[in-house]
Amino acid sequence: MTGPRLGVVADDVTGACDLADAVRDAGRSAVVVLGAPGPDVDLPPCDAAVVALRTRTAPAPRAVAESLAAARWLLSRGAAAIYQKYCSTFDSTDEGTIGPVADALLDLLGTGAVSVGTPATPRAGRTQYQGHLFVGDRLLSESSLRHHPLTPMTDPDLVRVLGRQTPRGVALLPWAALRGPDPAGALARVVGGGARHVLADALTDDDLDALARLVGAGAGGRSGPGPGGPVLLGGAAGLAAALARAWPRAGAAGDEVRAPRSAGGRALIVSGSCSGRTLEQVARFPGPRVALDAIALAADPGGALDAALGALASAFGDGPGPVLVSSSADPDAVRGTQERLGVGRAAEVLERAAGEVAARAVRDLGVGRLLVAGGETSGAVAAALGLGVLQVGPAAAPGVPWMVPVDGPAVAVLLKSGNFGGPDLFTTAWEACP
Ligand SMILES: Nc1ncnc2c1ncn2[C@@H]1O[C@H](COP(=O)(O)OP(=O)(O)OP(=O)(O)O)[C@@H](O)[C@H]1O
Ligand SMILES: O=C(O)[C@@H](O)C(=O)CO
Repeated sequence: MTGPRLGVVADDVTGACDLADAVRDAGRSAVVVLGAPGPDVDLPPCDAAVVALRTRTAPAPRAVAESLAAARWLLSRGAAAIYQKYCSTFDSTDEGTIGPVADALLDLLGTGAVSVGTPATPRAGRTQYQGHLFVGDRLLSESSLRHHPLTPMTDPDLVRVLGRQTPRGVALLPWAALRGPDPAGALARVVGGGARHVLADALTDDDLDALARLVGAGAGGRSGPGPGGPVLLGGAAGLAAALARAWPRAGAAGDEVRAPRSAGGRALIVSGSCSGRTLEQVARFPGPRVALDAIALAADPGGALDAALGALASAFGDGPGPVLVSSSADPDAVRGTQERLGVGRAAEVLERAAGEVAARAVRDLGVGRLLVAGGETSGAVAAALGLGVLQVGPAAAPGVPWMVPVDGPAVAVLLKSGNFGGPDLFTTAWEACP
């Protein structure tokens, strides 16, 4: 059996699902493996294998160690190329982790390796021009990402941003060079000038297709024809989808993958995201809801959790749900809680509670369909459920697919990035559940 065409190291769980969905949307197959896999984890046949880590805001040494372990595992499973998945809004701090992880992966790939990538993902409204990242029609630094609680993005010039995270040369492949008569020559000149990391402009899927052709349409991994050595691919879902579009269909591993099926069961939403779009989705949800309160959970974890689960059981009554369990709150309320508990403690308490509620609802309340809002929250829930390998199923919205465990608990999960999905997602998502 041949390995996946693409082995992806993703820095968060919802980002991994987003990329897997983009690959599936391109007609190819993807699986998501939660956490750095041990040597005994089996990888089903697939075109793209995505390892979902929780490293976006981790200390750089831990992010590097886990990313290297994931990349080594992917290479040991025959991955033809390695792809570093980061956020389409380049969420990171000046200490890393995008730069340190990219440097470590370059060293793993071998002498002369360079990284080539872009966060541009037109379907999510992310474009890069002259090295500047746009969110819709705003510069990154003028978007709501400026106020992100953990990774505020105040500089839209990604060459500068990445330059602060690595001692190695960072350069731009400008749009005019990518779409000009000799993009390969332009890339070779950039690398010849000393760059080890190249960020490419892209405005449309056509631009991403051109970039995918340039970096070898997925053949650019350990042995690929880079502009001087192997290529580490990088970016968000956009470039991964372009690579997938370029793969020949004959013999695609997707043909061997069965469509995932959920086992049915009650529907539960667990929301820990406080992003603008999630707050709209929470506000628009018409069904019953149970609040998770960080202060109560911090004071009496067991009691507050039992109370929440009791309220959840009552909210279900004899019905199938969906019921919403949520700590989502507006920025003022979040700040108030953080001032009382500290940022880290508030997050820790709520993430642990989200995971416990989800796990006990699956175990004791017959929940079989679970929508989770928020990347960190999703990571906590996935860990509490003991999810291992997930197959990607139908999407409820771009970037938010239903996922079904290959082995493990009989629960279909939809792990949603904070800003993804339409305002009525909490009502409409169930129609797409396989
Ligand atoms: N009421 C609250 N007060 C303080 N912190 C909260 C509150 N509700 C949730 N949180 C914490 O805020 C964080 C939200 O991060 P999470 O990654 O889950 O959502 P997000 O940032 O919207 O998602 P994404 O990273 O996918 O965009 C979590 O750590 C969560 O526990
Ligand atoms: O790239 C994106 O925007 C998402 O996949 C993500 O990583 C959000 O956390």
